[in-house]
Amino acid sequence: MSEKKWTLDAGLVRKAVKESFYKLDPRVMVRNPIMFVVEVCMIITFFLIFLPNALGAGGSAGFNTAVTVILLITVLFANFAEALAEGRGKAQADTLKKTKQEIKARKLAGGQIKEVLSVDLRKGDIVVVTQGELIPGDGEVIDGLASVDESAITGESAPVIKEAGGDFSSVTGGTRVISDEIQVRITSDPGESFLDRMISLVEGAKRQKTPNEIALNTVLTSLTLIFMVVVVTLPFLSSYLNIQLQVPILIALLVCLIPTTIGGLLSAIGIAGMDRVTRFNVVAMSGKAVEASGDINTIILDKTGTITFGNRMASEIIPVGGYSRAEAARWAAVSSLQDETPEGRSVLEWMRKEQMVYDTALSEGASFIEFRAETRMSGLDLANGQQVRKGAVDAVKRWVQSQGGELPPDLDSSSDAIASAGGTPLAVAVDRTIYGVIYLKDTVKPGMRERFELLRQMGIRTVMCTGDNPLTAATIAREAGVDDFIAESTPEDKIAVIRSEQASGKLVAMTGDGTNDAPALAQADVGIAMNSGTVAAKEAANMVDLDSDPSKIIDVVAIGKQLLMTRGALTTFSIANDVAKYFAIIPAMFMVAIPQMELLNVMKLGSPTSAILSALIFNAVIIPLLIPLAMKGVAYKPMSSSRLLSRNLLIYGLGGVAAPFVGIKLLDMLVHLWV
Ligand SMILES: Nc1ncnc2c1ncn2[C@@H]1O[C@H](COP(=O)(O)OP(=O)(O)OP(=O)(O)O)[C@@H](O)[C@H]1O
Ligand SMILES: [K+]
Ligand SMILES: [Mg+2]
Repeated sequence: MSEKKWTLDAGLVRKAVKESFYKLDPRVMVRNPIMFVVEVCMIITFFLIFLPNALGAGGSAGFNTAVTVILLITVLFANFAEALAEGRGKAQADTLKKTKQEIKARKLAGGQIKEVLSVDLRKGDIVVVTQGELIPGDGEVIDGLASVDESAITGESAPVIKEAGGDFSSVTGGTRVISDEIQVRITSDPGESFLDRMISLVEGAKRQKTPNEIALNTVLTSLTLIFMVVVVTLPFLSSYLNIQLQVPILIALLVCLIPTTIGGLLSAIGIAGMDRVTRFNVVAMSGKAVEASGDINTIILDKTGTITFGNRMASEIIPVGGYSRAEAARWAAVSSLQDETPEGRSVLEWMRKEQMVYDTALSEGASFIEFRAETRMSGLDLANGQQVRKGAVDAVKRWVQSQGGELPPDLDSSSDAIASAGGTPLAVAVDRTIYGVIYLKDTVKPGMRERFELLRQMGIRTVMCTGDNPLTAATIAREAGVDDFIAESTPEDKIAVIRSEQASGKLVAMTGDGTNDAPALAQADVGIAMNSGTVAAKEAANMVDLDSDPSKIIDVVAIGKQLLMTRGALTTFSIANDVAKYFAIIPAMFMVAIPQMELLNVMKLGSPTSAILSALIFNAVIIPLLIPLAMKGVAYKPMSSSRLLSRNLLIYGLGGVAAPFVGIKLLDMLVHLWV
């Protein structure tokens, strides 16, 4: 899976610069308490330029001007970081908006076709879409089969087949039918379509702070309050010592002490995380989901279509109980006459390929027993009273026995042979008799083993959940290298697995595409639905993968981890940084009154004024210097969380302490030339 690259173009930067000034509006600033404090400080020092002694002894007009300008730049830098992160989402939204246009739709009502506009379509309406036409809204194919060009949404130019029934029935408004004709039942009201949601998401219009972000913000704001109290009480303490502290110097001290670096970059980090997911062609419904994916302990995957290619096709029919191959095949075909699933259709295709005969007339007057994940069977109840079924071997066995039927002695050996080759056996029965076994073939996707190995290194457990029998499941699990598997699972079982993992304090992710996956996708902390999947699956999930690549969950987990790590690393760096600035400012503050403080001037800075200004300048420029890191994320290597944590504390903690010593010293050498 490759990530779409982005480049910083001049237009984007220009817009972000403009935005940085708009964001100076205090009503906007107040949403970021740390930078708001800096802005208020700037306003105070600005007035002190003209009324230097308004708040007790003040600095010179020149010093006050310098502080005001540096504080303004500090706020602008923080605004720029946020605007830049937002700007990229907005550019993407503009591209998507071009896809969203008024489309003429042919609505089917009372057997008549009526031409309407796409905006007038409501949930439940049925439309007909023919070759060359755009699909007017999100929906589900209820009749027919067509190839659809989804490149407007997915960027992928290869057309995809959409068909009624099964897991490939959902279509997205704005995509184009390029062959055949389908009937689509519209599943969303105007303004609530997938595209609408995607646009508002990437625009960040409804961006909500995630719980982690809110928690961190609370900590940082409390820290800011504490430093404010300290700085405000400082003049009272120092007046006992007969030392006059100037207000602009106290302000400089405050701004250096509060965590402005992380305060300025925090929202950019969050936006960039969402954006990174989008560039992997995954639409995340919330930032919370992206964050949660960074803490995932267990991933639940289904077998068919996720670990294997999923085109389970009939490849042979093996008779049992002494019946002939033709007889077994005949009943296999009858059981599939109305089965619209890919598995069902593949049986009839196999019959045609093998030039076997079967009687389609049998379906007349018969009632259709649709495949359901709960029963794991499908078939027909014929007009003459005969009941024909095919399905998972254990399910069919139980069904036959419940009617008093006998099991053929060679059934198990035949189905086990298929299962141990990784195939899916489907038993075929009529009333009390089992006639044979259908061999559905499927193959493991290449590279799965390596991907699961990577997950193991991250400390993540993988569990394959399949409706298939234990032997098939074991074969595929071994071949793919998953940690554990659960066979013969119903949709309820999948939810149960997720709940039990969650009950032991684990965060669970799962991918799925079927309607039967929907409840589990909703229960999981991170549910990724395939864009090719059903509407139900997409609605239950909190992410949709536009490429329909279930193994992409691995990339999403890595992005989530990177987001959490980046935030942690920059918080560490920011706080460590402030410790170092303390050493530059405190000695400078007292040096004028107490010359002995010179001893504490460990950095040998030029003069008190140049020391304070250098610390302030460093405090400002560190924000843009760290923008690339905030946007790209810190480098991520698969290893356990505890090792990552100690490694990052070392790099960003020590780095954070050391950087200002070097930076402030260099700045001081420059600044001291003027002051
Ligand atoms: N059309 C069908 N008719 C009868 N039985 C079917 C049909 N399709 C699948 N089955 C049987 O039902 C079982 C469950 O199928 P389902 O597609 O629900 O699996 P699942 O739970 O999604 O798991 P996975 O996708 O990993 O195989 C299959 O293993 C197969 O034995
Ligand atoms: K600071
Ligand atoms: Mg499935």
